[in-house]
Amino acid sequence: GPLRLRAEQLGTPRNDTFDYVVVGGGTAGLTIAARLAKFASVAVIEAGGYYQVDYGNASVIPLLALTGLDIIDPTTNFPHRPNIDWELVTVPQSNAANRVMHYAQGKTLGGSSAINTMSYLRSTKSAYQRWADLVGDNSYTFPNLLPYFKESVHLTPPNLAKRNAANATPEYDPNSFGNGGPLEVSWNNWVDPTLTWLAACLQAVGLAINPKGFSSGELNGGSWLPSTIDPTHATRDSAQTSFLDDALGKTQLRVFPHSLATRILFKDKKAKGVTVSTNGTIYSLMAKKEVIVSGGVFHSPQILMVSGIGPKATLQAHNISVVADLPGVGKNLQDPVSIGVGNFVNTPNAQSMVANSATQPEALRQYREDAAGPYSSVAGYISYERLPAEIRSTLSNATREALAKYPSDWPELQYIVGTFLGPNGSAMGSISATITTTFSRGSVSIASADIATAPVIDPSWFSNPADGDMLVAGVKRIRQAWASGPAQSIRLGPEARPGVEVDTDAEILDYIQKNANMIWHASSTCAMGKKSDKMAVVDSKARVFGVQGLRVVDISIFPYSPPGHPQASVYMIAEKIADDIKRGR
Ligand SMILES: Cc1cc2nc3c(=O)[nH]c(=O)nc-3n(C[C@H](O)[C@H](O)[C@H](O)COP(=O)(O)OP(=O)(O)OC[C@H]3O[C@@H](n4cnc5c(N)ncnc54)[C@H](O)[C@@H]3O)c2cc1C
Repeated sequence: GPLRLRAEQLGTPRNDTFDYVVVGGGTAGLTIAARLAKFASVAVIEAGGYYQVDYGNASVIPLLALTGLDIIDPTTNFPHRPNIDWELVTVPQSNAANRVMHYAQGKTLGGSSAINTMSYLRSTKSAYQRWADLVGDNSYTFPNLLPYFKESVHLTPPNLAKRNAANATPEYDPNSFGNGGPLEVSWNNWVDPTLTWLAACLQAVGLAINPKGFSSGELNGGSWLPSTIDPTHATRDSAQTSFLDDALGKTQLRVFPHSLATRILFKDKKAKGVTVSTNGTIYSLMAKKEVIVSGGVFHSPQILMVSGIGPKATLQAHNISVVADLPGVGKNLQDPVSIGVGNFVNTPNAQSMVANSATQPEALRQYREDAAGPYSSVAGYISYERLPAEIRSTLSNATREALAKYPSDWPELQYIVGTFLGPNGSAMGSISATITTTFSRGSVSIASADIATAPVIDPSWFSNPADGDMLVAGVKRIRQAWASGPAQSIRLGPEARPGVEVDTDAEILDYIQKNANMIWHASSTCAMGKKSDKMAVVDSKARVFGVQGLRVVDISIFPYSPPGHPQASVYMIAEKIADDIKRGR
């Protein structure tokens, strides 16, 4: 990207008026801002700056984005980098060994698309049908959403010569992607050898490659995933390098970086603008048409609450005048949790190759000259399945009954393969299980009426026992994969994590509670729903109930956490609501 805003596109910190004011220049915010700027005047307010400047190679080079992003450390020992990360922490998780978790969220132009793992995949036909049913709007079925998914994407087929990995040839339906949008979606030009073995382990226990890939409305079997990656340079593509760059020079979009939106201004229950703070200068950006909040899963509900929209009791406790009493603001938080089973392996991995002084120079040359080699490596392979009968039979009746409410093509567990550098240069392979249906419900609230005070985040992990039950089943299933034929070729020694001593269901659950992590897919804190649903915050056009001129457009409005990974759906929802606005809906 240009790494600078042209003077006329950099907003001036002074009172001004636009058609639309977008709060948050993240994944959804930059997408909707760029789309609206094609036909209207638009300002976007973003707390951060350019991640390429503030975080350097770690956020740009694919391998480093997997391993060098120290800010994704989920423990409270995370490194403090306030220029790029919001440094949010959860309240102690009482069903997860009382752990306090650091929950990384991008504070930069591009938001979390600038620090994510870049996997691009969608959810299932039945998941979007459920979304349509919950919100009472058929425009949310997969066939009706597909044009919006396609609109954002520019697909480049894999470069098989550079990948040079017959065991990792991506299979996909090219018709499902799209090719006219600004967001680059492609495959990495190098495949980590350990990952091909781990994929073979999952295939050996019945999870065959899905020939359509995971963007066609199906999530079952395995897939070599595409990523949001620029295939020419093998660098991250984010909402900033795609949508923002595309809008610069072509539209009148005004960007206010390093600026905190402090409050939405209302007159007679109509959103009129936003107060902003830039380096101590306080001013107002007024919206002739609408204010659009795209602050992400934790900050969108916070911005609504400090502006007077939320549960009445919470607002009153902080002396905030109530504009609309919406009890669902900050509720319904859904955070899929994950647990890994790891072993030492004898196969090389990307990290061992770049950490080794003998192989590092050639890795660097390949990356610089060919956009290939270990540095271009990204997350590779994921599988989904409905649990096989012998594992399903170990679930509690309550969990089985809860699962039975979901459609027959609903994936029940996700398995991600990964590889890490172990002690003394050793290589560790990991297969993790993630719940695809989050039964626990958490919340986001405020500790103060001041936006600068961090929100109070409680994902309430494992408050519904079904989530722990599912992960115990996942560990058992992964152990089957680690016992498969391909695994025997690469495994070294007894199981490294959790370790063979963790054996009974109770022991596995205890290990999970002490070690499970987020995969940073939290959603649904300003949930979309029908007007009759008291906990719904926005309608199916993302308009906030009880007020005019205000929408929320980001992952917080997902009615629930759909199986799959969310960024494709975040770009999609921003495209869809931009189209609604353009058509006067
Ligand atoms: C570490 C990590 C790995 C992930 N991996 C993947 C993956 O591989 N695949 C996938 O599909 N998804 C992945 N995700 C999830 C995905 O990236 C997010 O769900 C998605 O980017 C959320 O988009 P959003 O627009 O809702 O929020 P964000 O992109 O986070 O944008 C919110 C923006 O609002 C700004 N903001 C907030 N409050 C204010 C304020 N008061 N004033 C001004 N600005 C404000 C923030 O700085 C930020 O830029 C990952 C996420 C993380 C964090």
